Amino acid sequence: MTAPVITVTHAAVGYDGRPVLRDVSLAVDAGEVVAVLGANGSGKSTLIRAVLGLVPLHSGAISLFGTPLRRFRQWRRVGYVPQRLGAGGGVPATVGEVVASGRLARRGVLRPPGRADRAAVAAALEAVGLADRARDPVATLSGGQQQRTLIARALAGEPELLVLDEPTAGVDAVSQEAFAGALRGFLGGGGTVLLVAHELGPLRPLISRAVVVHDGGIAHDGVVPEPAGHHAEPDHDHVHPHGPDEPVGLWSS
Ligand SMILES: Nc1ncnc2c1ncn2[C@@H]1O[C@H](COP(=O)(O)OP(=O)(O)OP(=O)(O)O)[C@@H](O)[C@H]1O
Repeated sequence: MTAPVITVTHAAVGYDGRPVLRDVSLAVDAGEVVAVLGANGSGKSTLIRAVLGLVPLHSGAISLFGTPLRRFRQWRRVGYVPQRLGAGGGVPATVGEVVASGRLARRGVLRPPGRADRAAVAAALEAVGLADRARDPVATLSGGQQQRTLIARALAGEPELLVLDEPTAGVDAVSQEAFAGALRGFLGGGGTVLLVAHELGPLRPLISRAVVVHDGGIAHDGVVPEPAGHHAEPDHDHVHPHGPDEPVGLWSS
């Protein structure tokens, strides 16, 4: 049997000796799209940063593709889109250049881009609907388009696992739809996704499983909770259903 893409076993993670996650276990199989949900500050970003080895574990273990994180070297298999960092950032790079930088782990800095690199960059731009913006400076794009640029950069590396931290937060509806389309294409190619989200929006039909982080642990691991009542209104900020069976406070922020 193939090992899960991600295995987290009794992980405890925190900062400066202060625990954020106390005992988290989670396995994500190939082809799954797992949404990490929870209140603000519950540790959603901390969980995905731990999965990427960006925050050390206090205890427990994490493996990627069956290899313990401390021995894992195949980072080309993983694409990461961090929480909004403003791809513009004053850097006068074009959209095409930023997306092409997603190939660096694959081709190495010293080798010039080849046909496969150019094709992957073009496909990634196409996937997020920015093919016609490749020559434009990133700083001239809207926030949603900048976010799509970062997603295209991750896709250009042709990863098997995409890890995304709030990819659609504050992103306009057109960009959310474009992102959902890109994700659909990625999944069609056999990809696996772990993403943090507040608002599932157009991503909802793509999510196969939801994991709710609460009080240092995982309070729910299973079906994606439905937004209820007025919370389902499009102008409502957060998804936090209060069904009778739902533990109170999971969604509030
Ligand atoms: N680099 C850091 N150093 C110290 N504390 C941190 C650091 N990053 C996050 N924290 C703290 O860890 C806790 C969990 O933060 P985290 O960003 O993982 O939560 P989150 O669920 O992703 O929140 P949000 O929904 O607001 O993005 C918070 O109390 C936060 O202040």
